[in-house]
Amino acid sequence: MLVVTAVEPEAAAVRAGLPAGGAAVVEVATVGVGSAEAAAATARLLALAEAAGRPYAAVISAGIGGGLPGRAVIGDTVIATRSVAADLGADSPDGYLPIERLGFGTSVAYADAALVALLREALPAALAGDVLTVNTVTGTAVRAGELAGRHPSASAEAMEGFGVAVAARAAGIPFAELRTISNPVGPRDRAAWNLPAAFTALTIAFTALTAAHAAAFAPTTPPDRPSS
Ligand SMILES: O=C(O)c1cccc(C(=O)CC[C@H]2O[C@@H](n3cnc4c(=O)[nH]cnc43)[C@H](O)[C@@H]2O)c1
Repeated sequence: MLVVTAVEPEAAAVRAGLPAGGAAVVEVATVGVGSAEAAAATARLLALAEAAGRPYAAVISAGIGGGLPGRAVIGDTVIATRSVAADLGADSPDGYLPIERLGFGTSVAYADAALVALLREALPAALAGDVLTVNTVTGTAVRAGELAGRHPSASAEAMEGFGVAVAARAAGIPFAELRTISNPVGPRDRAAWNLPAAFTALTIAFTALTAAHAAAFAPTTPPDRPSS
C-alpha cells in the first residue's frame, strides 16, 4: 500500500498513526503540492515498484484540505467517493464547461469501492463525499459558492487527489483519497487554518485504519523472527 501526501508534515502525521517495526506494509511518500507534481511523482513511484517486481496493491492520496461551508468543519475526516478536477475545463460567457463538455476525457476519478468500504468501516465517523481537486486554493466566498453549487456532493477541496488518481489508473491500481479538514473553504484567512487539528485527525485516522485492518496496514513479522 502506498500513501502519498503533498508535504512532509502530512506524511509525518500519517506515519505517526502506523505501527512501528517489522516490514513496512504501508509506505508513505511526499509527492509535492498540486495535481501535476503529485501525478508525476506518484506515477514514478508506482512504475519503480512495478519494475522491481513489488507493485503496490493500492494508493491513497492523504492530507489536509478545506471544508466546504455547511458540509465539513475543521477536524473532520472526509473519505472521497470521487476525486473531481474542479477547474479542468473552460470558462465561457454561459458559465464553466467541464472537460467532458469539451470532449477531452473526464474530470471525475471514482475511488475504488472496496478501498472506500474498508476506509468507511474503520472510520465510521468520517464523512463520505466528493473531494474537489483545485489548482488554486479558493479564497473568496463567491468562488466557494460557485464550487458548492456546481458540486452538490462535494465535502472538501484539496490540490492533489485527481492527479494521484490518474497515476493510479494508468498503473491499474485501486485508488482512494482521505482528507482531514484544516480550514474552511471561503475568504482567504490563513489565521483560520488549524493545522494541528488536521494533522491530529490524520494520525487518528491511520491509527484506526491500522487497528481495523491489520493485514492491510500493520507490519508483517520479519521472516528471520517468526512469532512463537
Ligand atoms: O504552513 C504550514 O506549516 C503547512 C504545513 C503543512 C501543509 C501546509 C499546506 O499548505 C499544505 C497545502 C496542502 O493542503 C491542502 N489544502 C489544505 N487546505 C486547502 C484548501 O482550502 N484548498 C485547497 N487545498 C487545501 C492541499 O492539498 C495542499 O497540498 C502548510
